[in-house]
Parts: sequence; structure tokens; C-alpha cells
Amino acid sequence: MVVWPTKPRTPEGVGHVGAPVRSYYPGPMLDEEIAVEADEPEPLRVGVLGARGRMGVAVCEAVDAAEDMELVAMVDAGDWLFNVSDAGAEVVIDFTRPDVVMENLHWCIDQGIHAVVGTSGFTAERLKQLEGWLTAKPELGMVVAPNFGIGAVLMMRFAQQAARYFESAEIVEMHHPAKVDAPSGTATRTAELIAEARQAAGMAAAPDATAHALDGARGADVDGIRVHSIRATGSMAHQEVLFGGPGETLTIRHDSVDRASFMPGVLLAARKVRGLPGLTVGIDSLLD
Ligand SMILES: NC(=O)C1=CN([C@@H]2O[C@H](COP(=O)(O)OP(=O)(O)OC[C@H]3O[C@@H](n4cnc5c(N)ncnc54)[C@H](OP(=O)(O)O)[C@@H]3O)[C@@H](O)[C@H]2O)C=CC1
Ligand SMILES: O=C(O)C1=N[C@H](C(=O)O)C[C@H](O)C1
Repeated sequence: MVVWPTKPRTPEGVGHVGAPVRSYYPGPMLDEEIAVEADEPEPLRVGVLGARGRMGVAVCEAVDAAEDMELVAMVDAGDWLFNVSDAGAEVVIDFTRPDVVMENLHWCIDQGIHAVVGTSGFTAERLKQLEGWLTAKPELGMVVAPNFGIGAVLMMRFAQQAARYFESAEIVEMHHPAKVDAPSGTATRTAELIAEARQAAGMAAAPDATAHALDGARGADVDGIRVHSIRATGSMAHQEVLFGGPGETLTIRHDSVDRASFMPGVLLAARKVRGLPGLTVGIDSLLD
């Protein structure tokens, strides 16, 4: 019996959409191997949007290396989105740009494809819009996460927990200078979570007597929380959440020094999204 692999195993075998996908003849299978293969579930068919980007490249490699997934489409700027549906993708992973991601997701919903979204730029209005679109396909799942790093998820959780105990709270985020948005999605989400916790605890605005300031000196105001964005060569993705109370400060810091930090979270969301109809924001609820 001749069995052709569904997933090319050589790096050069993973072709860009439109390029012929190479495959090879692995040799005849033993009877025991055929029996084992018959019991194995079909791999999850995944398409990646933004496949040539910094995150996209890492995600394609991670999906290709995952035994339970098959990388069926890689799409970047200028490519035809229908390559994804033509390839039979069940889940799309989007790491593109804030200015194109909504159009991509509208298309995914239209096509009935589940989506895992890492692209930044998700305001409350955008999330509401997605929820509205998803009502047309109630069986579809979409996970939008500002950060897939487990450490970053915990940083946000700890910041939310600490928020009500400190009158002052500010965020400093630092990223590589090729990042197109500021503040980062992670910083924005962290500020929103802190603001929610402060509001629930009935806290007043953080004390700040600044009466004279150069534009930007106090950072951006996200729901009343100051967020300071640094862009520096040599950095990747870093954030400090600073809390202050009488006589003490608390700093919660997270550093992603390699894009590998995001991959377990991305793959986890891709595996779970089909069982999560509707919109899920963040991967906190997906962790065991
Ligand atoms: N949630 C998380 O854990 C993380 C989120 N991010 C976020 O992911 C996003 C991508 O980051 P990064 O990889 O560094 O950015 P890059 O700019 O390196 O990658 C984005 C890629 O998407 C391509 N692209 C543009 N338009 C489209 C389109 N319509 N369809 C498909 N592809 C398109 C870009 O092409 P071109 O350059 O030609 O425009 C580029 O190749 C950012 O928003 C970033 O903040 C990043 C890291 C972790
Ligand atoms: O652009 C990046 O690099 C990152 N973007 C995300 C964000 O905006 O928070 C996640 C992480 O900070 C890396």
C-alpha cells in the first residue's frame, strides 16, 4: 500500500500558497503502522494569515511541527484569501495588521472558518462588531488574544488581582521598533483589566498633581490608566505594571525574548477554538 504523507516534513516542503506543495514517497508501510494510522484522528487543517511576517513565520513552523495539525495554507499581503478555503482550512490563525484584520475575520466568518487571532488593535467597539458578525454563524469559534505568552497572561491576571490594593497604577511597555501600533495590545488590555478592577472596588482616580507637562510626558490614557510606550532596537516584547501605595511599590514584569514564547498559547487556542462557539477574549480561560 502506498501512503503519501499529508504533511511535508522538510522545511522546503512547506510551500507558500500558490506554490506547488512538494511531497515524497516514504516507502511502503508496515501492517502495524497502517493499523495505528487508521485509529488516528484527522489532523486539524490550519491556514495562517500574515504567514511571511515575524509571527507568521514562527506560527507556520509551530503548526507544521505539531503532530495533530496540518498547515494547509499560508497567506500574506497580496495573496488571495480563497486559497485558505480552497485548501479546506478548519481554523485560521491571523497575525497580520490592525488595519486589515477585521476584513480578514469578516471573510473567515463568511466562509465558516474558526479563527485564532493574535493581531493587535482590538478596541471594545471592534470586539462588539465581531460578536455581531458571529451571530450569523453561532457554531463558529473565535479566540482573540492580545498576548499568547503564558507569562504575559499571568502578568495580566496578577495585575488585575493587585489593582484594588494600590491607589497608583501605571504601565510601561517596550517593544521592537518595527511594531506598528502603540500602546501594545497587551498594555491596553492590562490597563482595561486594572480599570475594571478599580471601578469594581469603587476606587477614585489615581493621584496626579501634574499641572504642566509636555505633550506625551504622562503617556496615553487608557480608561484612566497611564500607559508609556518605548520602542527600542534590541528589545522584543516587555511590560512592567507598576502599582504604588503609601510607602511601597509593586512591579509586575514580563519579558518575551523569543517568539517561541507565544507558540504554546497559539497552538492551544487552535486546538480548542472549534469547541468554543462565539467570541473568546484572551486565553486565560483556556488554561487548565
Ligand atoms: N497576540 C500575541 O501574542 C502577539 C501578537 N502580535 C501581533 O501580531 C501582529 C503581527 O505582528 P508581526 O508578525 O510582528 O508583524 P509583521 O508586520 O512582521 O507581520 C504581519 C504580516 O502580515 C502581512 N499582511 C498585511 N496585510 C495582510 C493581509 N491582508 N492578509 C494577510 N497578510 C497580510 C504583512 O505583510 P506586509 O509587511 O507586506 O504588510 C506581514 O507580512 C501585530 O499586530 C502584533 O502586535 C505579535 C506577537 C504576539
Ligand atoms: O508586536 C509585537 O511584537 C507584540 N504584539 C502584541 C501586543 O501588541 O501586545 C503582543 C506582544 O506584546 C508582542
